[in-house]
Amino acid sequence: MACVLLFSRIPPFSHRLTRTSICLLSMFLSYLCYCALFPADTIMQKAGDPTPGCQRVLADGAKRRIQKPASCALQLDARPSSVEASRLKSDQRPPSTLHVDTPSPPMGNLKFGNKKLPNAIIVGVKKGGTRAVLEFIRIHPDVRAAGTETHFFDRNYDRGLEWYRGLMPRTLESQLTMEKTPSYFVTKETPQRISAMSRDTKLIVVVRDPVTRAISDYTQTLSKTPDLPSFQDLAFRNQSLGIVDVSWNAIRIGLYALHLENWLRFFPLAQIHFVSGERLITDPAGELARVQDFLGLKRIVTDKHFYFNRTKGFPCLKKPESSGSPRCLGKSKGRTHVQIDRDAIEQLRDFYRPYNVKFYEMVGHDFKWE
Ligand SMILES: Nc1ncnc2c1ncn2[C@@H]1O[C@H](COP(=O)(O)OS(=O)(=O)O)[C@@H](OP(=O)(O)O)[C@H]1O
Repeated sequence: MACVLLFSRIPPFSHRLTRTSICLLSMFLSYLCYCALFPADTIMQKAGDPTPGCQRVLADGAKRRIQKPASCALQLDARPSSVEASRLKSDQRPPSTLHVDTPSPPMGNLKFGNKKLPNAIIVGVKKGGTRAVLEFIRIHPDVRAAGTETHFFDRNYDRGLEWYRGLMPRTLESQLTMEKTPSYFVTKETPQRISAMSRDTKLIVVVRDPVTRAISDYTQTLSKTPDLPSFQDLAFRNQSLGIVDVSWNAIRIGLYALHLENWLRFFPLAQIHFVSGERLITDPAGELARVQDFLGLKRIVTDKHFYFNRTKGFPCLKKPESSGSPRCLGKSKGRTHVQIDRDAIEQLRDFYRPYNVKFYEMVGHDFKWE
């Protein structure tokens, strides 16, 4: 059009070359106008991109989370949930949405989400069923967890919070970051240290009959140290007088009421959720429902996710259609316990009874360890 208009005003004596140059110039000017009116991303959308908002996420690139339309969430949040849920021993989880660290990086360098300090920590107790709770809750799409025990608040505190944060998986703003280190529950400094990180941290304690827990603990140590003294030798200062050795860690850990007192100096009871290690085995979905409620999560992990594996003798996660990997916890979870004579067990029950009663009163729940 611009060309035709220009041609009508060019005098007949003009040189043919001059006409060609003017025509090319006008075409170039038209192109510049077109580009100014329709920026590149609009052109890409019109060229068939079904999710224009998603395109903007890519272009902006920065660390902030961008409000996405539902269609975008469908595309970018598409997570291989069944596949990732199968990885019981790894936290190398695929990202669930687009979230990049640097503006417009090349595709190969895209990183998803940000590493955040945990919002919730499974702080104990050792041999209570902490691994089961973590592996079951992390199949929830709004939870990401560090795969290994960090021991930050007990053994690695000097390394600093940035070191700790570096151990966490990348998450979206909407996702919870979790870790589990069972020794935290009995480490004196831990409540104060977690509170210094964030007073809002939610705490989960998986508790189990302290006598069974002690035997489980001993069974584990014995598997690594075959020449260990007998359970009775370690558990009692004087068995005939019924004097229990509270300096032995396997006994000390079971004094839940005493440890809890230390936590309640820094956290309100409402911020601590207690999972029954026994019910976790008989009714994992029920316990997980309560964990999800406590964490403010939608109840997504339900009985549909579990089946009872008769060979293992424990609940396991159902195999997703897309994966053939094993869904039960490892061999060190659910071991056959060392046989302990009935008298020793009765003596330990008597010993723990007042502590258990005190614990039930403190938490407002009777765990029925008799
Ligand atoms: N689903 C399922 N599968 C296997 N094991 C299960 C499960 N649910 C709870 N448990 C119990 O978890 C106990 C181990 O507890 P932890 O994971 O806290 O142990 S550890 O402190 O991390 O070593 C482990 O203790 P032991 O039976 O003494 O081995 C189990 O009783």
